[in-house]
Amino acid sequence: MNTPVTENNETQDGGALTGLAHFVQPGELDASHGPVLYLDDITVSFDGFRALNQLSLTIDNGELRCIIGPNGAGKTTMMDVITGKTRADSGTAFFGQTLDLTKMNEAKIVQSGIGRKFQKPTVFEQHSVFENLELAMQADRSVWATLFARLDSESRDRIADTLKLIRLQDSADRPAGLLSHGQKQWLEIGMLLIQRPKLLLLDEPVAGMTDEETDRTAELFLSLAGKHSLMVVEHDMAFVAQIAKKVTVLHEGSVLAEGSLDQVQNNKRVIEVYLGR
Ligand SMILES: Nc1ncnc2c1ncn2[C@@H]1O[C@H](COP(=O)(O)OP(=O)(O)OP(=O)(O)O)[C@@H](O)[C@H]1O
Repeated sequence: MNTPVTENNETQDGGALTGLAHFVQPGELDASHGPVLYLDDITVSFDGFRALNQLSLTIDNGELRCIIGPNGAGKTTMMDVITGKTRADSGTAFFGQTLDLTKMNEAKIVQSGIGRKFQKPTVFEQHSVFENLELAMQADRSVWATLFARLDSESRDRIADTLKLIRLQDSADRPAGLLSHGQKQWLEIGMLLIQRPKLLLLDEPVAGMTDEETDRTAELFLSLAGKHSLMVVEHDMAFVAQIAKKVTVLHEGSVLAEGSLDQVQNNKRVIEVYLGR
């Protein structure tokens, strides 16, 4: 009898794989058990100043985690370490059980399934929304080759599904430069999603959005959780309240508090260094 295998290569009864086992290939993510992201004792210094100071943090598979903290707490530096932009002086960083992020370059980290969205949207303004998604899907090909290659039906379906998810199906043929700020942010998120990342890092995704756009973004993130793991850095506490399950507060390069939004909002140290100001 073949044991049913889930998307994560787990047997449905949680037991060891038998029958048609899928073995994790070198360079492939294995988040079948344990956290999807594991940071332990990470320190990063800039000219003697510790931007990250023995930071330890884990994200579970499919989790939506909010990261908050005052300016200079180390949020961006942490994402730079995860994506290979900055090297840690010491500490451990694993993506799944097998991928040592400290030994991978930025391109390899993207390929392995970590997508990052910076604060400012960076879409191709002259190209249509559809073409932007097409370019993102085939990021390893040249722009020329991508736009003149014929898309297979599976790729077209993937673009259509993504357009629906980011609610831009009616704007597929519009130049991206004509979209509102919020729509550009969604398009960029779509450009990440189409590459099927396992972990998404999102830096202040609702900055500059209208209230309605912010609400829609909250809905989008809640719908992505479970299928993807999300790390959302955000100062907008109303938005955090809409999406938060577990919140991590960073301060001076370390985790100051972690728990439900309610727990961290009532934490004396958190009020002192961040929320009360
Ligand atoms: N390349 C660098 N060289 C020197 N210092 C740096 C560098 N990058 C970051 N820092 C310092 O490290 C500290 C942490 O910065 P980081 O940008 O990670 O904080 P942050 O939590 O993202 O802040 P914000 O909320 O303002 O974006 C800050 O004091 C910052 O000045």
